[in-house]
Amino acid sequence: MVSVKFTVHDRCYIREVSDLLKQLLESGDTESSMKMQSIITVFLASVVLADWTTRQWDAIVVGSGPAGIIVADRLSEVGLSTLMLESGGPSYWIAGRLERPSWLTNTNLSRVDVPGLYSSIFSSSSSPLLCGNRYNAFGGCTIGGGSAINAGLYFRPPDSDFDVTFPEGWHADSFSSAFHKLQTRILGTSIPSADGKVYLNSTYNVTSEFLHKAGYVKYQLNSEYNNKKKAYGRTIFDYEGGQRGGPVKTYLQSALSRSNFALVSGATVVNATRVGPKISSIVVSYNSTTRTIVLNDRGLLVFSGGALFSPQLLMASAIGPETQLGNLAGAGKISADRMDWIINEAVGENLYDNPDTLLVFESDAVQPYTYSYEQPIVSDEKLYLSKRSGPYAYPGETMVLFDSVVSSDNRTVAVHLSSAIGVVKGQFEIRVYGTSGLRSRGKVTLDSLFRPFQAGTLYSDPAGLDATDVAGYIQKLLAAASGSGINCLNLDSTSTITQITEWITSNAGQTNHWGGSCSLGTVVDTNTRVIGTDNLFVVDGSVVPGLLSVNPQMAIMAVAELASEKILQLRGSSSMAVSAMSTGVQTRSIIAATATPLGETFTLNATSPLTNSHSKGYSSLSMSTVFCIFSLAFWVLFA
Ligand SMILES: Cc1cc2nc3c(=O)[nH]c(=O)nc-3n(C[C@H](O)[C@H](O)[C@H](O)COP(=O)(O)OP(=O)(O)OC[C@H]3O[C@@H](n4cnc5c(N)ncnc54)[C@H](O)[C@@H]3O)c2cc1C
Repeated sequence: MVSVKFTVHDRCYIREVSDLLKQLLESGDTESSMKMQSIITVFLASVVLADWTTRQWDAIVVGSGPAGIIVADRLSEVGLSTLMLESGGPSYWIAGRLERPSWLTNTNLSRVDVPGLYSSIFSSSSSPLLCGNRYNAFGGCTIGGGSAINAGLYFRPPDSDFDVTFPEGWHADSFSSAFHKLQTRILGTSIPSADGKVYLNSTYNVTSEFLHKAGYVKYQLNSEYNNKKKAYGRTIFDYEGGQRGGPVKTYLQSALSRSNFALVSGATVVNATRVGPKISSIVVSYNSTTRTIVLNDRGLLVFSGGALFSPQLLMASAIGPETQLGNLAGAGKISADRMDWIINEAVGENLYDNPDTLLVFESDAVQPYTYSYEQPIVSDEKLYLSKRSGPYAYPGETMVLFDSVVSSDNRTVAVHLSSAIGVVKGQFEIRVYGTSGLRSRGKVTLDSLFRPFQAGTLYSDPAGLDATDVAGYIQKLLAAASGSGINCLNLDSTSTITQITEWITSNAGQTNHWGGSCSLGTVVDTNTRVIGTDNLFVVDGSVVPGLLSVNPQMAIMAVAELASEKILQLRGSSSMAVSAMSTGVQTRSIIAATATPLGETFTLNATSPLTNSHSKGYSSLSMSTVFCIFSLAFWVLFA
């Protein structure tokens, strides 16, 4: 056995080699030794490329959002050879993104890592971090999915969210282990600044004062998560050490430390290929070519593309509403014989989002703050660079409030408010979302280019009660604020419920908290397996059947933990076909180029013969390949 050791500064993911090389060579702040190391890693990754398309996998996970990452980590943890495919590119520095403003030169930070640069991510609609025109909504299409571009708000839902809308086996008592595992990996913090101090506190002070007077109670919102009546508190983020945290920084790193796991970015899955109920392979678009990636006989496929893409993936795999499948077949987009279609009208239905209303208030006590991408205030820049502390450890959110109203049909309709740090002197904003209990639903269909198209989600319940309920709450909020001398600038505090209803309906915004479109019970069974299939699962926001009382990512991560347990249990039982997968099928070589922890030693083992044990991974590399890598690396660096 030959061992070649490198110490790599930067983690590198399998991706288009030319892209990374170009970025590396263009980045002025990159030390040449680091360039060298990174280039070597890129070449190693390119060797892996030859492999991921030709081997047979135990598990393929489509989409590296928070749900996909957690499932992939849990499947690879038990030794399954696991391939995760992500259509987007790098996000965090640790995930290979080099783009950042010049003041971050010589740090291990990309723009994604710095909470204070959160809003800058959206300043350009063409940002490659976002999904762009791949659907008619807003989201993250990058390593980490939405969790790499969102504000990081991280709240545990009340038990009632699971008890009311989830099916048997998914009620709150089933989630205790899932939340425990999740909060062991991603704890969350209400004081993101690494020095433990609170910054930009004036909006919090102003809002908490009037809420307190109006009878609201302050809670630690994640430990006292069942208190959702007249409750407020500091915003909790999934950040760590003053930087963006979440699944990419935790679960993905443990997955990457395993030689049986690989992540390929820039790879868009087109559809799954089925023989009857069994998925045998997937079709992937990568680097302008189409490839077929094969599952082994006992392999499983998980769609984690998010609530808008997962229905599209199902439809493209001949599973969904008959009309949609007919349209796809007419355009030659699905090859499956009509006999093999799995008609399920529920695919894409039940889609929801939280309708958003923006209220602007005035108060002289609020100190505005403006984040700058290129030129932060010098003292704030220094504080962040030296201690990961200060305003740049915050994304701009400061306080949240949870409450509910009883609807005229006796439903409890919850609302969620969050206040942001003011940007204009004497003004601050409060966003009001309708949450659990709302009945408005839209759906995902496919547009003329077969992209997912969402419509009809906000305030669409036929009886019109959702808007009236939220309007009733807003009316009380405005009265409480004006009782404390705080005026709303964009909605008169003496407005009637009818006026407020009209106003919030015409000004309703999306929060992009999409869910419900492949719900548990209608599209997937209680093991998250797609109804009518043997080995296809959906695990992401789309399986959550009803609106949550809080921002969704923490619940989606807990759902992914619980779904992983159920998938593995199912796989261990006789319910999934048994084959020769782990029993002597020779694995091809693959290099753990994706498995190098930051700053740690990266070992390439050249072994012969190839290992055939999935749990031990794939660690083979020929001497000629090593020689080739060195030659190429030297050529690129010094030619
Ligand atoms: C601007 C914004 C701010 C938000 N703020 C918060 C917040 O503060 N707190 C909170 O709790 N929630 C927030 N959310 C919502 C939260 O981010 C999402 O609910 C969450 O990310 C959904 O996770 P998911 O795993 O279901 O899917 P996603 O995060 O959408 O991930 C799906 C991934 O799959 C990939 N993919 C899709 N199709 C394919 C394919 N065919 N092939 C390969 N890859 C594919 C996508 O590129 C994407 O990376 C916010 C969302 C947005 C857009």
